[in-house]
Amino acid sequence: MRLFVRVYLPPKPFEERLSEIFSGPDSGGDGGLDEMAHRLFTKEDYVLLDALTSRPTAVSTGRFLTMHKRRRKKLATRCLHHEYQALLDDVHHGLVQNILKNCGEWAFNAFTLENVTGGRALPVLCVHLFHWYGLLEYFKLDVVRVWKLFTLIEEGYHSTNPYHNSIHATDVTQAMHCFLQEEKIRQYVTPLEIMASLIGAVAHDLDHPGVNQHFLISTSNHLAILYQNMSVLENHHWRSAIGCLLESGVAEQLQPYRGELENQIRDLILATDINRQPEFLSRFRKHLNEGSLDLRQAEHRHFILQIALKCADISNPTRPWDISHKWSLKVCDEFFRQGEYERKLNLPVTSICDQQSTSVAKIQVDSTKCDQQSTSVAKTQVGFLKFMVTPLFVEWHRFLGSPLSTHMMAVLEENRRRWEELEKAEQAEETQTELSEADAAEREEEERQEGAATGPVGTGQPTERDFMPSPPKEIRRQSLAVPTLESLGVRRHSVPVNIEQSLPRTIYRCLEHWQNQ
Ligand SMILES: Nc1ncnc2c1ncn2[C@@H]1O[C@@H]2COP(=O)(O)O[C@H]2[C@H]1O
Ligand SMILES: [Zn+2]
Repeated sequence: MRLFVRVYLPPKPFEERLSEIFSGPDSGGDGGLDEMAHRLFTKEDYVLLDALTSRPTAVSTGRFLTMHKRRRKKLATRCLHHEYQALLDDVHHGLVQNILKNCGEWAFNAFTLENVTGGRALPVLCVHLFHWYGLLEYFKLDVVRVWKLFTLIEEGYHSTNPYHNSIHATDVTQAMHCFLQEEKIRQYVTPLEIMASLIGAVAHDLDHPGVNQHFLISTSNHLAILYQNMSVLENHHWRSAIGCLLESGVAEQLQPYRGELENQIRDLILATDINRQPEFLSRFRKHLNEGSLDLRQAEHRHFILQIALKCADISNPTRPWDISHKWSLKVCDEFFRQGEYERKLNLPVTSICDQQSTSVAKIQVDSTKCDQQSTSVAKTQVGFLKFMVTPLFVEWHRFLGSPLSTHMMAVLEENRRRWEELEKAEQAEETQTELSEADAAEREEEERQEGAATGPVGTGQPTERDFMPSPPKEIRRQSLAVPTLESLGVRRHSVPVNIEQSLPRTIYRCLEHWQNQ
């Protein structure tokens, strides 16, 4: 069933509303209503529609289903909105042109492009690439519609997400562009595959709510119901992408290619479900071991483009340190926000999202298992780089064997070394803090005993201080056996909080796959 939530549906029982919808002037009376409704909707549709309409939804949610209020970006170029051509000319001033000239470089910085374009990096880069690849001429596309397509996609990203926003989409698209330029790929890809790769890359996280699939499932979100808990977000992303293609009018211009294009976009975006990485990785390894990849075959090109998009999606640790470091902070910021939502909802806090967790030991860099308790940015990075990025990029390098892949591997190694150093420094600092705290506690105890032996001060009665909670020990290690509220079985931050107002309606899950590897 295709579902567009465009209308305001009042919070009446679903069956009643359905009757109203079908008993309009053209419904042909109410005799066949039930029959008609049952022909139109399956049992699952009923469940979904009921979930969707069981609460008052004050406003139309437009083409996106997360119903998350997005703060509109303050765009320097918004005033030119009516004149697309003027907008294109206007933002392409010297600085932008210079950056675009280097958009095939691995050191490309999406944040810089975002700044110099006044927040329009996504459409600016994509329209530029469509020109650059000759896609506008080849498919006889109207540039105004293409601009509209990328503006719709840009607006579909939540600017309030620290990580899953339109800058991430721009970054991944630029990485995909670099991969499309690799000799092994460039000589075989068709214009349709290039177009699908660029649209797939730029829309791969469209309408991402800033929380993971696990959260969506835990909160019985309507998207989880709709997609039966499987690749919930990715299914939503590709369908939203198709919506933008239709709404912009680009789909209409691509009529003869539409089926093929949409299939490719779907498969590319679905491949970015990081839970499916083991499946893709073993297929990729098998091909490489057997030397069976032949990019003259469409099916093999398709597979390699899926792998390319997967690599592009998690390529931030292979970027120069300044850029890479920034992405790491942003992604962890988003994880930690989810942790806060979970805490407020009284849900178990996903370990990687728990900024306040009292982790037991640091990540074992050499072990095969990620530490479930790791929560600091440095720790998640060491784990992520080691267990997710490296295995995929090792194979990607094996396939490409190019100066770019060699460079990416070197940068990845260097970034990993830096995170490991940071992690060690963090560990040393924590140990130092704990020792100081232990010293202070010891001194306090000595003073108390001295006071009890020598002076009249103590009355034997409890004082106000005795009831004051001890200051939070945010990053205390259990390895020093200091009891915490959690180790005593008292869960912190478990006050029931009504966070309906502050929570995005749709949500999801953090990287359990790689934690559990
Ligand atoms: N630097 C990073 N550190 C930890 N997790 C990351 C990092 N970069 C990407 N990820 C995760 O990898 C996921 C890849 O798919 P998504 O972009 O949907 O969401 C991404 C994040 O959850
Ligand atoms: Zn992504």
